[in-house]
Amino acid sequence: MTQHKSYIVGNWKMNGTQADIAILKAIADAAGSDSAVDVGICPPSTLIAAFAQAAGGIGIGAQDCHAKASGAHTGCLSATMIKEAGASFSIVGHSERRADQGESDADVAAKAGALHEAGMGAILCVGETLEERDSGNAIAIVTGQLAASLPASTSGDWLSVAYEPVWAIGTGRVPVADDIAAMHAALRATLTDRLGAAGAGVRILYGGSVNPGNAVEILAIPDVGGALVGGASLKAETFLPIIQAAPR
Ligand SMILES: O=C(CO)COP(=O)(O)O
Repeated sequence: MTQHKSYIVGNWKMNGTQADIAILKAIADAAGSDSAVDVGICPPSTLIAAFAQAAGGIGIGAQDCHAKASGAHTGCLSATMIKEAGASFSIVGHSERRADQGESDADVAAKAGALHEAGMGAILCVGETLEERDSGNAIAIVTGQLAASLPASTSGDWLSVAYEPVWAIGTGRVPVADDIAAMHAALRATLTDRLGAAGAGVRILYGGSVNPGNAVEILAIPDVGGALVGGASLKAETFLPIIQAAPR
């Protein structure tokens, strides 16, 4: 496996107003010049431009983009639009969008392809529900989801994957380390199967209830290349210790 810098990304979801630029600045002041870790924040789209201005060394990303370049899609934003606003990457396929907006694996693959086309990065999210975990088939389900959500592409440098068990998001529950390791190993095998050597360089992040108290343990699990952090990324006091917990 190609060794990469850790990648710690905050997903602010539907949180944040202009007043919260102070939080970004506090994070950028403390961690923006940390050359050992890549740090990103995905604010709501309304804040991408302002955050990009104040980002320091922090990468600013979007939380979603449309698969098409333009057209009659009320309320949507294309990859080139979020890029123009200042985003260098976007999350795609978050379980909240798969559930709330009914996004399919094919939709997610098209969105990831649009980001690649626009010269941007993508963090492609996959993960099982509690029912799927309890069925004993989580690995087959999640690797299948990844295989179906990957766009046709031969390079991997623009892509990251986030394994986010749906039942671990916002619940304070986290899989045991062995289960995270087993899932990441299976996702790695899917990536190398599909992308060849490039698949070895794709960072696989873990997401779901990462906090300052569990970050050291989670980030030390084999082939966990970083974290996608929700609630704990909303405040510098809780996000900075997670960045500091990244292996270096
Ligand atoms: O969904 C997540 C990040 O995308 C995880 O959210 P929490 O860290 O709040 O559990």
